[in-house]
Formats: sequence, structure tokens, C-alpha cells
Amino acid sequence: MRKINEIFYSLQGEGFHAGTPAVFIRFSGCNLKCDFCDTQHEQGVLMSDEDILAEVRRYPCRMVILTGGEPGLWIDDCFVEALHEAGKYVCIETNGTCVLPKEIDWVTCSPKQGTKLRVERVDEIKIVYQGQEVESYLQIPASAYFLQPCSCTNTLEVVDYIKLHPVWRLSLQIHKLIAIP
Ligand SMILES: C[S@@+](CC[C@H](N)C(=O)[O-])C[C@H]1O[C@@H](n2cnc3c(N)ncnc32)[C@H](O)[C@@H]1O
Ligand SMILES: Nc1nc2[nH]cc(C(=O)O)c2c(=O)[nH]1
Ligand code: SF4
Ligand SMILES: [Mg+2]
Repeated sequence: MRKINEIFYSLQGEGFHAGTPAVFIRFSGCNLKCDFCDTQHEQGVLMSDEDILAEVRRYPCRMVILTGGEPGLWIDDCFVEALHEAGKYVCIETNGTCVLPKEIDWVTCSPKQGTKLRVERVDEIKIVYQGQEVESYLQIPASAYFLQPCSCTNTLEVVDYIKLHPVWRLSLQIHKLIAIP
């Protein structure tokens, strides 16, 4: 059984796959307490993999996004394999502090200041930018590096930083801009 906060169908609003339809599986609970966290994730119900898969199968898209809370606290090889057997492309949004199942198709890592990274493979880095030092995150091998404004409040600050440091790209939370889940 895995503790699920919500399962919903929307478009990926952030990062490399922004605009792609996806089923979001939001796991409950987190090992960090970021003061800027935009998500209520503490409430949850225990669900069997069978019930989670049945809910995921209701939607026609291929992409599934594991998020939370911290999904790395809840998932294993068996869960990722079941999603693959259902024909899904498995993405994860993680703070990077957990070792993850190797077969996940796309790892979005959003490291938080002062934490130790245990994630072994990253596809994209996506930092919530609040003026902190971010250049050290470029040492993590990844296909793309994004800075995301905090709650859509400091977008122009992020744009200015990216223009000075053009390895970074802008991630807008488009779901917030167009008021969808
Ligand atoms: C809610 S977290 C869940 C996954 C995981 N715990 C993590 O932090 O990556 C999903 C994404 O939202 C980002 N995020 C959280 N609060 C935010 C905020 N106020 N503004 C912009 N992005 C935020 C996180 O950095 C992460 O990339
Ligand atoms: N549309 C939409 N895209 C997202 N990308 C990452 C999200 C998350 O909360 O992890 C999220 C979310 O909550 N909604
Ligand atoms: S790690 Fe992610 S879910 Fe946990 S508190 Fe920070 S932003 Fe929220
Ligand atoms: Mg969100």
C-alpha cells in the first residue's frame, strides 16, 4: 500500500515537458519542509497498486508524473514496472534526497539548499530561484537546467539572472498562469 494525496489528469506545467498531458500521482508526506512549498500533501489514503493503476488507466495519455510530497519515499522497482506494463512513460518530480528505482524514464530533480543528494541519475535540474547560489548545481550531469520563479512572484528577477547566465532556462508554472490543476 502507498499513501496517496491525489491522482489527477492535467498538463505538465513545469520544466522540460511543459505542455504535455499527464496523470499526476501525488504521494503524501515529505522529508523536507521548504518554507516556500506550494503543495498541501500531508493528507492521504493508503491505496493498493491495483487501485492506483486502475485510476491511472482511466486517462488516455502516456505520461505519468510521480510527485508529492516526496515520491521517492514511497516508490520501488515493482511500482515503476507496473506502470511500464500499463504502457506508461514514468516521470518523477523529486527533491533528490532519495535513491530512486533505476527504470524511471525521466528524473526531474529540484534540489533544496543544505540537503544531501542521493539521486543517482538526473535528466533535468529545476531550481526554485530565490536569489540563492545556483551555479554549483551545474556540476550535476543533466540534459537541461531550469530556474523556476517562486510562486510566479519573481519572474523578472529570474529572467535577468538567466540572461546573465544563459546555460539556464526559464520554467514558468503554466498551470498556475492558466488556472488548471
Ligand atoms: C511540490 S514539489 C514535489 C516534488 C518534490 N518534493 C520536489 O520538491 O521536487 C514539485 C515541484 O514544485 C516546486 N515548487 C514547490 N514550491 C514551489 C513554489 N512556491 N514555487 C515554484 N515552485 C515550487 C518544487 O521545487 C518541485 O520542483
Ligand atoms: N500542472 C501541474 N504541473 C506540475 N508539475 C509539477 C507539479 C508538482 O506539483 O509536482 C505540477 C502540478 O501540481 N500541476
Ligand atoms: S521537498 Fe518538495 S514537497 Fe517537500 S516541502 Fe520541499 S517543495 Fe514541498
Ligand atoms: Mg504543483
